[in-house]
Amino acid sequence: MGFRMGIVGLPNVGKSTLFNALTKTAAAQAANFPFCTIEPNVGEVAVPDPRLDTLAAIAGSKQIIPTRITFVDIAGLVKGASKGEGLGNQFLANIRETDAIAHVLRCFEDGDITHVEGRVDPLADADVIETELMIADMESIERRLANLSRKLKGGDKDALDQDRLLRQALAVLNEGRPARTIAVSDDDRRAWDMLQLLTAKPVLFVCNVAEDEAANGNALSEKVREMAEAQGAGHVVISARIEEEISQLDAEEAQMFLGEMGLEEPGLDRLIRAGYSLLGLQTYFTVGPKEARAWTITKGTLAPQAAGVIHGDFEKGFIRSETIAYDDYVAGKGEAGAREAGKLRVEGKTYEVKDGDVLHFLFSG
Ligand SMILES: Nc1ncnc2c1ncn2[C@@H]1O[C@H](COP(=O)(O)OP(=O)(O)OP(=O)(O)O)[C@@H](O)[C@H]1O
Ligand SMILES: [Mg+2]
Repeated sequence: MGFRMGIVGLPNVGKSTLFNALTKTAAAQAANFPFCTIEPNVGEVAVPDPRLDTLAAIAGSKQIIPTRITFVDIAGLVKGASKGEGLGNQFLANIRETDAIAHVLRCFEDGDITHVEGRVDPLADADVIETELMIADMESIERRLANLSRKLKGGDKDALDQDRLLRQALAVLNEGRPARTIAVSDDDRRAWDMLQLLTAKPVLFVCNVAEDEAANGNALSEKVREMAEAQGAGHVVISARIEEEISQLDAEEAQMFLGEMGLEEPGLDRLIRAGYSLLGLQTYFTVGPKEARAWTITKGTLAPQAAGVIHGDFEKGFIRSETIAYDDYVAGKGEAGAREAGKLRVEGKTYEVKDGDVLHFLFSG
């Protein structure tokens, strides 16, 4: 499947700098001028998970393969983007194709770096972007409602559902609130996700602070935290500049540098994990002498569909799954010990996979 997180924000706030740090490349051009990025940059990023290293050490696995999520560095949006201002609304299409949004807010003061609005005010910036996304949603809803009217006359059930959800979203947007503030029922979830509204996507606010504020943030990032918490959105503080520097060091140097900065781990690790949980994702493991590997599933995934992430045939021919919880695997010092302790469970087609499960699938094929 592959989960995609879009990096969104005003021009020149540090999106490409962050992207380069995340992907440990210089693939995206990052420079001090607005609209530096035009074509989106796409890169896969390993999800840091210390449990995977522990499992590999126990099993003596030759290779460690983390699971990955995709980040997309998108062109800066400006006021009027939904009407084609700035680089126009083709970038809204880039955002539509993502599963969640990392919204980068400039929280650093630096007279040398141009701010498109000529002042540093992350809450006002967040408003500019959010407003553009809301206008874009309203326009696409109006268009879709008009197209639906013909199908409605035929009494098409899907069309009726869509019409109802679109009207509900429009009402909320008209009140100035993003569509993600609507509580969607489990029954409506699929149809709702299919609407692909920009403001329905979960948001993680990323406060980009100055290098010496990376550990503790600043007054501006504090304000963003309050705003994010009030609307149930995610929130992380990082310094994209520092992260870019760290990403170019080897492991030992990076550890020393982090220590000097008063950081326990790279801000990117926090950001990636926050994105992962924002997307409602969790991890299961397959462990053997050849490799220890992490796999991504959404919460609530049943064993056959989890197997299908590895290979379609695993899902089709699924028979059962030998299952050991992560803690039991570690306590038993491996599969044999866990089995002896009676911690290896045989689970069938209706088993809901838990975060951290170590699985071995049996299938006919
Ligand atoms: N935390 C920071 N402190 C100081 N300068 C920073 C910080 N983060 C990024 N910058 C600088 O800001 C400038 C713009 O960065 P970048 O190109 O990453 O922005 P962008 O959001 O991708 O812009 P665009 O929308 O134009 O593509 C660069 O010169 C970069 O080094
Ligand atoms: Mg850029």
